[in-house]
Amino acid sequence: MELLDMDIDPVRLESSLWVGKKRYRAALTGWHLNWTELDKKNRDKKTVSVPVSEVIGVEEGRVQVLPQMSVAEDTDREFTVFYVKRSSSGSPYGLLWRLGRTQFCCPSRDLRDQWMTQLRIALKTHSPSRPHRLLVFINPFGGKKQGRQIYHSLVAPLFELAGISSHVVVTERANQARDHILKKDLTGFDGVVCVGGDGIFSELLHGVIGRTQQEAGLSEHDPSITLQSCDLHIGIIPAGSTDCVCFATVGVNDPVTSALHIIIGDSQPLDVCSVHHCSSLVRYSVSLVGYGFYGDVLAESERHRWMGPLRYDYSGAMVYLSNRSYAGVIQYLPADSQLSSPRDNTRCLSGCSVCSKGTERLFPHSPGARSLYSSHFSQFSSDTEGEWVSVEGRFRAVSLTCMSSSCPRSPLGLSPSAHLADGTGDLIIVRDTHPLGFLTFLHRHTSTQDQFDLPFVDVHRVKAVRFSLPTGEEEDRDEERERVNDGGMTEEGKRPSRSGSHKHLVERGEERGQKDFLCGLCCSKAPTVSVWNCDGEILPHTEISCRQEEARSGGNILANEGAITRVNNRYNSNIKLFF
Ligand SMILES: Nc1ncnc2c1ncn2[C@@H]1O[C@H](COP(=O)(O)OP(=O)(O)OP(=O)(O)O)[C@@H](O)[C@H]1O
Ligand SMILES: CCCCCCCCCCCCC/C=C/[C@@H](O)[C@H](CO)NC(C)=O
Ligand SMILES: [Ca+2]
Repeated sequence: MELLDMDIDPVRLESSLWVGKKRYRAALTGWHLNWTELDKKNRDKKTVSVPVSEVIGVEEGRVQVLPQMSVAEDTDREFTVFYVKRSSSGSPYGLLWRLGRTQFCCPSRDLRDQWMTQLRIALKTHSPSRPHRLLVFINPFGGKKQGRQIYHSLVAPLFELAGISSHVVVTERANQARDHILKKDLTGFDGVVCVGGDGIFSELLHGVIGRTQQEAGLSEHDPSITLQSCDLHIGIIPAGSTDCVCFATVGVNDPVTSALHIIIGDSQPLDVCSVHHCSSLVRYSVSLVGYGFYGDVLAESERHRWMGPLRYDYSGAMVYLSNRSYAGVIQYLPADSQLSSPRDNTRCLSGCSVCSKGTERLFPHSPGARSLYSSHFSQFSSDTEGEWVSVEGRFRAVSLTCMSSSCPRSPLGLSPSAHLADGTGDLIIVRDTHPLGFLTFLHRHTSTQDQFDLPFVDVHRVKAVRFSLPTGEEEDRDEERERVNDGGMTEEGKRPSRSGSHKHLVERGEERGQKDFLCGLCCSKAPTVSVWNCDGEILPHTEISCRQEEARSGGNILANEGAITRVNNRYNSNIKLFF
């Protein structure tokens, strides 16, 4: 008989149980499992309450899962409940989650069986959004090259405990995960998970968006269409160098915390920014599209991959010392300043009203609706788009970020008040300034000081951005053409190729490397053009246009798990990022 068909009240069970040598009154109500310690006179002492939605699994006997599964013998009156336990440590933006475990002893085997049955019914009934089957991609070379070990020792046992079956692919080349999602049969999978950093996450993102459009017969390059929403969720087990997407959504970079969020089906949508060159899609971004400092740091860091995560610190220092600025023309389309501002000191958390209002305004019938993206061109068409603003000058850095882009190096992020799913990005313009001023700006990323409160920094909440080189910069345009011919496209000539851009990046890094840095440090001729860093990938074009695609309530394009915060322990639970 199917558990759910049993003729028993699925939501109530109460009995006296033992935990170790202490007696408890345990109660399963529909939504919670509670156990209250009783003193010798049957008076209540301390109560522990676990939402059923946060129960990870129930096993017969006295069971332990981490570091490995083990079952004690002769335990036919016992059962073990595993659940999410919030640790007191983590970061100010998210607590670590750990696997809580309590072993209960019943007066009889029958009662034990009844508890097991009822708990499993409650789990099925109250956790409809949990995944059952996952496709997991491990990048064995991400971060400190610990991806495989992290997955097999910390994550796989939890998935197994939760009854999730997973198919694991250890990648052998860049773009394998993206191509797998684009081309292989994905029937039966509830989601895709990456074990690695922002780069492998980006592969999954491009695969999931691309696959969905392919199946719908839509061209991602066609700017006039509304992109189709994606049914597959994306989960992230952080094992990279920056892990910015994980940190900005969960609040901590911790594989066990992320695995637990994935298991319980937390989800969080994210804004996605599409980057075009002329009328071709170049890439999607969820974090940073950055020119100048962040582009140069990435280009330099690729030459020092062998350093692991430290390559960014080394390259940051080198690029800072090279003291560069670049000429350019930035045009942006401001977002509605009545709704929010990058300097309003808010933090995008659980039930974020800005994200909810944005969703409601853009998608008045959103609950249950299927389309993930707004019709961006209805927003950007001439009658509704508003006024474009143009800024020309020399810039140390031009950064567009859809979310805060917080990470362990910068716990508040590039734009601390940016929203995860409001349909806007923050444009940070750092005009040319003296080296000490720029160092102050960079240093403020690592502290809680306001990095926008500097005379050479402007920040705008935007819906779209265009960047071009100033007119008359013929030399730069030649370089731009060279980049276009050089980089990034596959044989189809359309879809951006990460391996292509990596090749481009490494070649350019080697080619430009010593020459540029020597120039920057000791010669009068510094490079006149930087590169764009798009979520950790170098773009093959200098002149680009970026616009916000918009996540909507009920959509679920990306998925890490939801996130942990001080408010209700979730970020933006009203919208869905990933698990
Ligand atoms: N087997 C592989 N061999 C080489 N490159 C790979 C492989 N699998 C994935 N990649 C590529 O490696 C790049 C970096 O991976 P990843 O993002 O996981 O780590 P990271 O760069 O150390 O971390 P972060 O992006 O957080 O800084 C990505 O662009 C990804 O496409
Ligand atoms: C003189 C030393 C300067 C140190 C500067 C410290 C500032 C740290 C700010 C980090 C922001 C990271 C933004 C995230 C970008 C990601 O999308 C990307 C991919 O992982 N990571 C990087 C490093 O480009
Ligand atoms: Ca946003």
